[in-house]
Amino acid sequence: MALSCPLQCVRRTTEHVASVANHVTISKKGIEALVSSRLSEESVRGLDLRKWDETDHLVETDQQGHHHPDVRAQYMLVVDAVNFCFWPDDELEYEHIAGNLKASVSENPSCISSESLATLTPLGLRALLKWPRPLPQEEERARLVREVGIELGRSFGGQAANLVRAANQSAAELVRLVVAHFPGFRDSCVYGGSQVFLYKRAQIFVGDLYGSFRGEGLGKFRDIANLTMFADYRVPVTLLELGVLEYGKELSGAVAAKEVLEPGCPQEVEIRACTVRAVEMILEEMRRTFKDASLVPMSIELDWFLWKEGEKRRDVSDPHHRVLTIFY
Ligand SMILES: Nc1nc2c(c(CN[C@H]3C=C[C@H](O)[C@@H]3O)cn2[C@@H]2O[C@H](COP(=O)(O)O)[C@@H](O)[C@H]2O)c(=O)[nH]1
Repeated sequence: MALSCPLQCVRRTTEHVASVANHVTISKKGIEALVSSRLSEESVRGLDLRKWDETDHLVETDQQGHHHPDVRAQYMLVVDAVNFCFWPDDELEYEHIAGNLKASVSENPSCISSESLATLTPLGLRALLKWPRPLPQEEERARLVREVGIELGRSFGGQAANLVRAANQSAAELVRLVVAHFPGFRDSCVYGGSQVFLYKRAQIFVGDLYGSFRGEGLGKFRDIANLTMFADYRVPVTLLELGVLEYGKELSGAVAAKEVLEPGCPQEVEIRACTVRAVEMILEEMRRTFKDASLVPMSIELDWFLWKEGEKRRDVSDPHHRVLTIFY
């Protein structure tokens, strides 16, 4: 893949940050221990790592009857347009965004037409997500949804499904199209004078299409395995608990104290880049040690597992790092 490939850009730039990071380290010993215990070949055999959790999502088994695939693609793009920074509201979680929007779409699919999205107000977004009080960054979230509606109308006949079809079943191409057309998805920063790419919401949009369409139709991508994990704020906590990531003393203190870090600060970039790199190193260790190569998951499948582990423990785990961001 040429460096013009957005996924190659994510892998190479995060690997570079991990190699020079000084607030965060990746423990090779921790990875070896993990891949001979919780994620050993035997353990993985018993896990259903390929399973995408569709509970809160608008998928065809939806009791309210089948939704048109185009509506489901539109729904997923709206979910991932606002899939970031829930922590300022103690009760707001991802499942509220996905589940409540699903309810709104089941009541009235036209609520996510590009015309509706293009003129969505903060109060309109609150109603769409059925949230009883102002959402964190509510004005900005509504702006990001309007950006999607306007650009879908301008370039894709109002349909996210047309954006997906324009990628011709390439995950990398769809990520490239999403970041080209929607500035809100351009999740990159500058570290030590060089640009670092994470593209978390663009990648998770593709991963969610793949999961919700079970790899068929609008979820069919020949290069889905090239997606990286999604650099959020939940998986780093799981990797810390598993002994894979280690934070320096100063960063540990700041995170434990729930200090809000500046977007783009070295600590934030190192946490996110080392999280991406650590997942790739876990997969490399699996490929190195597993006899049955078919048991080695894709980056996004390992991501789903680690994220769900983190969600299960979110009320007992140490605090995650806090950044007031629009990217994750
Ligand atoms: N790395 C990764 N981060 C993910 C997801 C998801 C949802 N996907 C699941 C849905 C169906 C499938 O089963 C997928 O597993 C949300 N997030 C991020 O977590 C963060 C915390 O959120 P909370 O704890 O609620 O506050 C927030 O940045 C949010 O953007 C994922 O899969 N991977």
